[in-house]
Amino acid sequence: MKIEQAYTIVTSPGRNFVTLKIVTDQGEYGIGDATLNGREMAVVAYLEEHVIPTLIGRDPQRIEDIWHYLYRGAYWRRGPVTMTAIAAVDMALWDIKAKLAEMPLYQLLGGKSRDRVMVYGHATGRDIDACLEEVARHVDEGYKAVRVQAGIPGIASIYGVAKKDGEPYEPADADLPAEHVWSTSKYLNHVPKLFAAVRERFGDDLHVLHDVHHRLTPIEAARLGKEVEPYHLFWLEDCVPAENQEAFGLIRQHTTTPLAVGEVFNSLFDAKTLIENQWIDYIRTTLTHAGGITHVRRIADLAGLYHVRTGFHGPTDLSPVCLGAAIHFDTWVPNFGIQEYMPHTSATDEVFPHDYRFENGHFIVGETPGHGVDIDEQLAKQYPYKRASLPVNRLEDGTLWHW
Ligand SMILES: O=C(O)C(=O)C[C@H](O)[C@H](O)CO
Ligand SMILES: [Mg+2]
Repeated sequence: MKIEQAYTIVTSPGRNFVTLKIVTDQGEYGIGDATLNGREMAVVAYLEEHVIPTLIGRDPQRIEDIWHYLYRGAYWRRGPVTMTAIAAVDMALWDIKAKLAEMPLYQLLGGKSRDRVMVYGHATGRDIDACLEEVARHVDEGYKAVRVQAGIPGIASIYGVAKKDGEPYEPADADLPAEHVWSTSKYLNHVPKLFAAVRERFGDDLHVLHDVHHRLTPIEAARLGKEVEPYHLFWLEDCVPAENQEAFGLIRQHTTTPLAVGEVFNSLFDAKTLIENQWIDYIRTTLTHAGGITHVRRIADLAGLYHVRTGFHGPTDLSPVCLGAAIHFDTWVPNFGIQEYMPHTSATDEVFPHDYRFENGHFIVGETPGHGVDIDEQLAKQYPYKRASLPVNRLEDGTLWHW
């Protein structure tokens, strides 16, 4: 069997998605998600110019060999563009292999470790009261875990909090980057009040999560972790930027609040020190941005040795192809923690027909051979690519900050 054809499909049913389709000489095909939010066309160029020509004629069943060919062969290792391109190939090849085996992907990985996959939803509001209403809506919809982000008095707009209550937030919401202004002191003073109000209204059973989105220094993160300890967060996410993995050692000394990190990581090496030192509790690196199933499986296996569980990134800027493959991975992986979930628009769901389903705060994996997600290429053509940029953040004195 040989790879006969491979091509990218860029579609924007509400937001941009990049999909790689690989077709064999025997008519079987697989698809992989290649969406790198805000840098979509860089991955398309990488795939079309440097990857696809090398795939033609190869045996699609040699997933491991093709992974190393693309990783080692590039010489220039790692990086989000390279690792997203490799991930798209890898995901498509696992899709093909599972279809050939006439098995849903989770079976090929080793079978079910669980019957269903717990997810967390996103509640945001302009203030604490509006936010609590959104948490209540999620609880009514069956969610067992909710990420909670509220507006902060004195900060005009914050990335991750919807512009209108009740609507999802969109990271890439402008042609060129929007600018926000950030105040760490206002934020630190407010967040404990938010979680006190959440526990007061919803009691102790609901799992609550919070994303700091890289905006603190280690000692500030340590303070926040300590101050929210009474509210028993499921996790505190990305409390500092993680290029300096040792920073987490400092935070860890000060707080028992569980720590999650890794949505911007693209390889095992970004997480190795964090995992081996047990400085984190959840690894968020997802299939699309870190070399696909083949590489993320290695990260999960290392994490499992150190009691670190998975909590894959899953915002709407990853396509249903990534979500579908992630649900198979989550169903199999022994050290599963939780899966992030932001529902896609109905237009996106129509472009990407899938067999996973949401039920009572969990995903139930499908039984279709492969990863269970397809693409309607005709429909995809109706939604052309539109440049969309992620925002930037500045401190009140104008210093460029993490957003
Ligand atoms: O889902 C999350 O936790 C995020 O932080 C979302 C990211 O900001 C988003 O994927 C950026 O494209
Ligand atoms: Mg995040």
